[in-house]
Amino acid sequence: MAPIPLSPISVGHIDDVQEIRKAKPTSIPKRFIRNRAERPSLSTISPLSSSSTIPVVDLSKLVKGSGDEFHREISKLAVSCDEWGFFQVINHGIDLDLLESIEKVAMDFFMLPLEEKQKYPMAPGTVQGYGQAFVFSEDQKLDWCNMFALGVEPHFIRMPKLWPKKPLNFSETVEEYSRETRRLCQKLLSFIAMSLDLNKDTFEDMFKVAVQAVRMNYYPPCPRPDLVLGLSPHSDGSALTVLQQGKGSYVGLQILKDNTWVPVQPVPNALVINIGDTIEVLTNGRYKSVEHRAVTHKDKDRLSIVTFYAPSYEVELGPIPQLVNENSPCKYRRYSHGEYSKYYVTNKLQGKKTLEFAKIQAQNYSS
Ligand SMILES: O=C(O)CCC(=O)C(=O)O
Ligand SMILES: [Fe+2]
Repeated sequence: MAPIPLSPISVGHIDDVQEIRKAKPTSIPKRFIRNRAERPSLSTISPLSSSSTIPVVDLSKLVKGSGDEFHREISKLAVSCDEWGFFQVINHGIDLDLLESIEKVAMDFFMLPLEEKQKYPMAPGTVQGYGQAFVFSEDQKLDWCNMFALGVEPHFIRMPKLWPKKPLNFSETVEEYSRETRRLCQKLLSFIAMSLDLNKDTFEDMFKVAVQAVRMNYYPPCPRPDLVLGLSPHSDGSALTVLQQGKGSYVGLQILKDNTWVPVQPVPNALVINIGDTIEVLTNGRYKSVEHRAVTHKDKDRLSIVTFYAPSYEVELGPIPQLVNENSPCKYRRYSHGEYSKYYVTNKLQGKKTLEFAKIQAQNYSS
């Protein structure tokens, strides 16, 4: 077995959910069973589950659209960011074969024997490698999910060294996918800036060489989907997140809107985009990151491929001056993205709690 880095964190034994599933248990280990209030069956789920609930933005109309068409689409983008924090993007320009390939290499990876996957283990307190992230104690509830996460710096991917049997074309596919999602994020951020009446290069100029990471999430079927969560409620620490829902996967992503969990119905060939904590801070709360979670299914599995796009670690962040005024006083302090990132990965996923790190305490401003 590969050496596990020394860590002061004691998280106890973490069962691998795919292995639990293989054993076909009739009950599931206690560490996965949520407290009543957190169970998906007991929280409200919106009866509105058509794809029209999450706005759909047509990127080609923003890139090539003329006058009216462009303005209509940019207003739609503004409403999506303002009211939802989530939207699906169609005509995004990423080759559909590449979307298929990344799913294939991800799935091939998850289907490897456990010993192979564990050659690149996720050490407690880190979010790189294979396993369960964001686990910090022995009594913390576990997610019904296996993750494989890779840091994708601008020009290289930190790939597992001890990994001779990785799926064919894994590195090449992840690299190409990351280049494409980077381009997509850059375009989207320029339109998001325009939707706020900011210069289109505002975010890109500020981010320097953006950092990027990709996380593959695999949720095997669960005998008791009513008792567990696939992924705990959280907002993303990124600026923008691009989420690809695997073809043929059940509908498992839910976002919290007006205190109701709304399922995100996949739109064919679309990518789900969400606003991360960093954009919330930069826009002084105008475009908010939104809490989301994943639930599981009794018979079906689910794959998601998630790209996090964020500023370079040394970049100092804080609300953009044009978005701070008498009606919208400064709500967040200044800090570097590296500081936030470190705080994010060393705390458990708990709704939007991580963002408290950036908030100026209520008594210090009037809103
Ligand atoms: O699997 C999903 O749809 C949710 C994934 C997610 O929110 C994340 O990885 O941050
Ligand atoms: Fe997320």
